[in-house]
Amino acid sequence: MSTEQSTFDLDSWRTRPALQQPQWDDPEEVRSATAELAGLPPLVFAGECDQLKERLAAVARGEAFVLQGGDCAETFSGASADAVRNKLKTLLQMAVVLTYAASVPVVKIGRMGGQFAKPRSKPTETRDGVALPAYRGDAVNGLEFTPQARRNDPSRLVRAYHCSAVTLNLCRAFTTGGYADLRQAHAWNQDFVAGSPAGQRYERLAGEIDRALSFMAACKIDPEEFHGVEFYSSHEALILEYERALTRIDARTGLPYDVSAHMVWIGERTRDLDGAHVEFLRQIRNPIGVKLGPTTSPDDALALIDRLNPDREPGRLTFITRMGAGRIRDGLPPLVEKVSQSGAPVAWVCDPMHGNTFEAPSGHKTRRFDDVLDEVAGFFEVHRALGTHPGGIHIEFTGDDVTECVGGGHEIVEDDLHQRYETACDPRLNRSQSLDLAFMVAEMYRETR
Ligand SMILES: O=C[C@H](O)[C@H](O)COP(=O)(O)O
Ligand SMILES: C=C(OP(=O)(O)O)C(=O)O
Repeated sequence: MSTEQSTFDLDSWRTRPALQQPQWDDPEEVRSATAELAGLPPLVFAGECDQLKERLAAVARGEAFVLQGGDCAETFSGASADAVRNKLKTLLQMAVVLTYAASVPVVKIGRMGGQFAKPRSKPTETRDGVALPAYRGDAVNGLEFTPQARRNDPSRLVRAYHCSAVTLNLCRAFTTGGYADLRQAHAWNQDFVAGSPAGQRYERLAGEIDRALSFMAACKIDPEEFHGVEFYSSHEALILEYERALTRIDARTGLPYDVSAHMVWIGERTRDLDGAHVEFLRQIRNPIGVKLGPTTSPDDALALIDRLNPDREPGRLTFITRMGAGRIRDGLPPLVEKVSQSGAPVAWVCDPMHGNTFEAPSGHKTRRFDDVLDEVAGFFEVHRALGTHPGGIHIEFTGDDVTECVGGGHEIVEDDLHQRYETACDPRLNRSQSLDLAFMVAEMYRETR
């Protein structure tokens, strides 16, 4: 173990430039909220983070595939049993499609149980000539366009912790208590099958899984093997006061883990090598991700590896690329080439959402399903050409029938966006679009192997 790993300073980030941090009115309120957080129990355990690291090491070796997704911005009101179950159900259905149709183990990671803070392009939002602070996620302020709601309120950090705990508790119950049992693959689809081509296609696949399970039962394979699934949580480690307050020293190893989630990532806007986010995440031992946008150079990627994974620990670092459909085929190859030449173990995951956002004439932020698909196709093409492993996808989706992204099986058009536009920030794939995507990704994966 290098000196860098065995010694740590969890407050060294405080002397570095920290972008995208909320301006709080009263430092005393921040101190009080973070002191309360520091005394609360961990949301995840260090051993679970290590287990995810092992799974991600398998992804980097080309032996597994990541499915990471959830809301763009979780909301406090969304920490309900129905909303969490619907999201999880969609994630499980996508994972089943990928596992069965692409014959690959799927590492399931929610953008759930902590995705309550958002980086923004502008510090303010203006409506009808009135400018207020931008909404930065429920952990910071409220979505409603009033001065009261938009005030940055540190007590929301504590509420974000409690909503994360509720969400994770539900996720643990659903994924280990029988709901995620593979023998329930039909049941997850029941409310969906009739009116949806994606649901019908899924139903046929679930029938094949039934036959495979019957075959395995006949071979005396214990059906309890399929009773539960491993599920991990993740979010962008944006508000450093929150992440710092939830970082604890693991009694087994004496090393720091950020126990707010199994995996945390650094966003495209905060990945500056000398910035506070890289400095803080360098110190913790969780598996971590970094978003890489179209301006990333191969040297930037190598420098991030040196800083964040100096010991080249397998599973430690995932690069989540978000180039945009028009840039992926040119932008990704130099990065993958240089990183693989360096020999560093990296899991490559494609975020086909964040490089493909545009504003519809109605003013809604949206994304075209075809662009999302095209970026994933480009990701697979690049990896196939270079002989490297396309390690997974990272998406924003919801389990509900929202109308936020255009295209897909139900052919949502720009004029439909107002019907069910419910996101607190960026547009998400709905359930049908998510399942369509899973089938298409499974086909692409099969062709790459
Ligand atoms: O989800 C990502 C970012 O927070 C989001 O794209 C920023 O959106 P904005 O450009 O509307 O601030
Ligand atoms: C802000 C996000 O993405 P990016 O950092 O890639 O823009 C996000 O994933 O919520």
